[in-house]
Amino acid sequence: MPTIEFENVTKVYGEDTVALDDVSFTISEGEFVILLGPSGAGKSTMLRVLNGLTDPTEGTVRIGGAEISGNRSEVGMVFQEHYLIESKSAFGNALTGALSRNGLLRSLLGLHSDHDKTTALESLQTVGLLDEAGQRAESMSGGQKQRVGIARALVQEPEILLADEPVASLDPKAAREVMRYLKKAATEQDLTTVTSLHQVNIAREFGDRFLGIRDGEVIFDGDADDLTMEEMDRIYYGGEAGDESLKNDPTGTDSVPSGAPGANAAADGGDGT
Ligand SMILES: Nc1ncnc2c1ncn2[C@@H]1O[C@H](COP(=O)(O)OP(=O)(O)OP(=O)(O)O)[C@@H](O)[C@H]1O
Repeated sequence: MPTIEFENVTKVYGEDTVALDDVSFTISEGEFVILLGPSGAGKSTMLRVLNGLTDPTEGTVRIGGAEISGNRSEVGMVFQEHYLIESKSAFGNALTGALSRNGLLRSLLGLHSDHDKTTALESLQTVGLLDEAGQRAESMSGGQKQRVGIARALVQEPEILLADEPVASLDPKAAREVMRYLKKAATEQDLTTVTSLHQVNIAREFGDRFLGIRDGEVIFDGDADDLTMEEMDRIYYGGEAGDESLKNDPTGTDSVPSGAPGANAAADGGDGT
């Protein structure tokens, strides 16, 4: 479980879309970090840079002290759209995580080692789906599919786990369940984990540390206690919502500015289950 370092990382798309603007931070081994911020803040770009899916325009990203370049097999990724093969079983989908170890041809031919198969079953067990190993993805709920997505990332035997809005399309109860399994997997396997999340009140329950991103800059770095209403206001509204956000807070108790993604979840079904 290596450290992650961003040193003066800037990412510019095209001529002038600055998605990350001179970003520097270090994530310690085994930390569970949640990226918060409004749409377009740069969260996905941060994850893509970390995964080697896109190169920074300037600056350096290091994993375990080594500068990264290209796609990284030690980085497992969970996507919002789980990208499962619907006609395959949970087990078959989990096994595709071994692709980076085995190469495309062996995977296409279904030539999996006993180690791969055992790892796939263990990963399904980690996400509570061992009994559903033979069930086709197409007959699974959205939450179950996302848990298969986590299992697939674990089969890759990563040291770092990334997730881009892994529960964005789920109801609050299913979202919490998926987050519980993501955290369980990270804890059991000592993975350094970075996930973006829109549902702020769910994020607060699971994150060790939060990075607040706005306009490509990290403007907040702290734990759940530091994540006050004022800080949320600053992250999501640039501090301009002021007392209005407090006045309109639908929960009355939850430190989530009204209008922030997921702010209503606590009021309409975020029952803490
Ligand atoms: N491939 C791309 N080409 C051009 N511009 C892009 C590309 N990907 C992202 N951007 C732009 O970079 C900025 C940051 O986008 P990014 O997707 O990283 O934000 P985000 O915080 O993940 O947003 P969301 O929560 O909506 O996914 C935005 O202005 C976006 O339009």
